[in-house]
Amino acid sequence: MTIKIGLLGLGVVGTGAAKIILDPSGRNSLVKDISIVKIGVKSANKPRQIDLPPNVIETDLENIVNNPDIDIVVELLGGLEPARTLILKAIANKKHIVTANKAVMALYGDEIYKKACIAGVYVLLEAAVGGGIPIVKALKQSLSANRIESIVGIVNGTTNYILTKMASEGTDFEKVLMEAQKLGYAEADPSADIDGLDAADKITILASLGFGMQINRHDIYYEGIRGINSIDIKYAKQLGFVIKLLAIAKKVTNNTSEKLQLTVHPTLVPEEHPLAHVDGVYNAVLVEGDPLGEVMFLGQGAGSGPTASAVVSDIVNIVDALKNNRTVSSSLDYINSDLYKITPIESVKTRFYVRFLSKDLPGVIGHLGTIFGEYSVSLKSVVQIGLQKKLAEIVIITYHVDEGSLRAALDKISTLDAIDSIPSILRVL
Ligand SMILES: NC(=O)C1=CN([C@@H]2O[C@H](COP(=O)(O)OP(=O)(O)OC[C@H]3O[C@@H](n4cnc5c(N)ncnc54)[C@H](OP(=O)(O)O)[C@@H]3O)[C@@H](O)[C@H]2O)C=CC1
Ligand SMILES: N[C@@H](CC=O)C(=O)O
Ligand code: NA
Repeated sequence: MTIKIGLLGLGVVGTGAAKIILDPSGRNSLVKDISIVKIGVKSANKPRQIDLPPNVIETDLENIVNNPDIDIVVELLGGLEPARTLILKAIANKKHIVTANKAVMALYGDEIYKKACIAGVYVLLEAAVGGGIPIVKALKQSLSANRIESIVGIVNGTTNYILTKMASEGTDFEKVLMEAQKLGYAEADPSADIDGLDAADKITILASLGFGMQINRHDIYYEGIRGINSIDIKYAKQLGFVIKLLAIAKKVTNNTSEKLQLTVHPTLVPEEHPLAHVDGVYNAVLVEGDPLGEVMFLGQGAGSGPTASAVVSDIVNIVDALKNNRTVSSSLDYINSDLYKITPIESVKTRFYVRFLSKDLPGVIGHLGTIFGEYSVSLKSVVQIGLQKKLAEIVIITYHVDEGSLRAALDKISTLDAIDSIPSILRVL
């Protein structure tokens, strides 16, 4: 029995998936039972990096989701539309879905999942988070006995590649971004990577799985890496840290209630922390569960082969279910829709790194200390670290403090005559 699939998209990931399916030797025996019936693309005449069976290319994607021969629709287009509409049409036509599209799943996952339940079809999305890392299945199944306490990850390959190259080779931001685009890591609009939206989509999905509730994508606080420069990378290193874009979902106890922190931002990670050494296109997700403790998942988070590995394994899972009368555990069956409230960013407690440019006047550090004291911000270290155009560079690291208190103290500090500017405010893990 052959299971027929329609691919929507033959770009970086679609090509990788087609290559695996068309070369089944040595893989799971179910791969040879997958037949690619149609592939939907935008430009029919674009040169492709793969030899395809005749007549599979199709530019009217509706023909694929409405094709009665197709059992599984594999959505690898990217973007919100037409991806969402095509997925919903395919579901209405009782086709199973495999997708790598975190943007659609973070925003419309609940709608898609509910429609899929009604239609009795599967929606699998392993490739949507961490590329080839099997983290979706792990959170859904292998860790299911645990109470998840936190999920902290480097989940965007493009920004990790950029930050790694900036730190190790001093390469210019724009130049490394172009490299990441050439390597197929970046989104069609790379601002989704750079500005933290892609990581926000991914932590929405991971938090939904880990905490068993539907997370609203709009509840994620996110910042990207545009503001990171070589000066902060250098000072972070001097102070024993590496800068990484972290996506964090964790339980926090505020007074008596337990809430969730959901944030994405560049973070100073202590050099001895396991996430500090996850470099280049590698992603890692550190999960803490009770009673398991910490477990870390590491692998290539973007790129054709690694992402296609996750796509095809989802297809194989469905093929197995269809051929052998088994069921697949669907990814998005939330258990408790309103279990936790989300902590607003002002109430999130973390450590901070702040860099000030100040006139080289006596007593500046004393003034900083007094104002921080007024707002209950305790300082772990204060260093006058360098000079820039006759301005002294002062870097402080705080102990854990509410973001709101830190911001209020900085507002007051910025009114001091001695303070020229506050170029960097970064969180510290
Ligand atoms: N690249 C990566 O490393 C990873 C990507 N993903 C996700 O996988 C998905 C695909 O990404 P990727 O392969 O990189 O994207 P690409 O831009 O490389 O490929 C997109 C494909 O979709 C086709 N396409 C796009 N829009 C339309 C449309 N409106 N009508 C018809 N065809 C269309 C394009 O056609 P044509 O070829 O004719 O232009 C192309 O074949 C995205 O959701 C992305 O977020 C997930 C993990 C990693
Ligand atoms: N653009 C994404 C692709 C994989 O999800 C990334 O860089 O991680
Ligand atoms: Na994955």
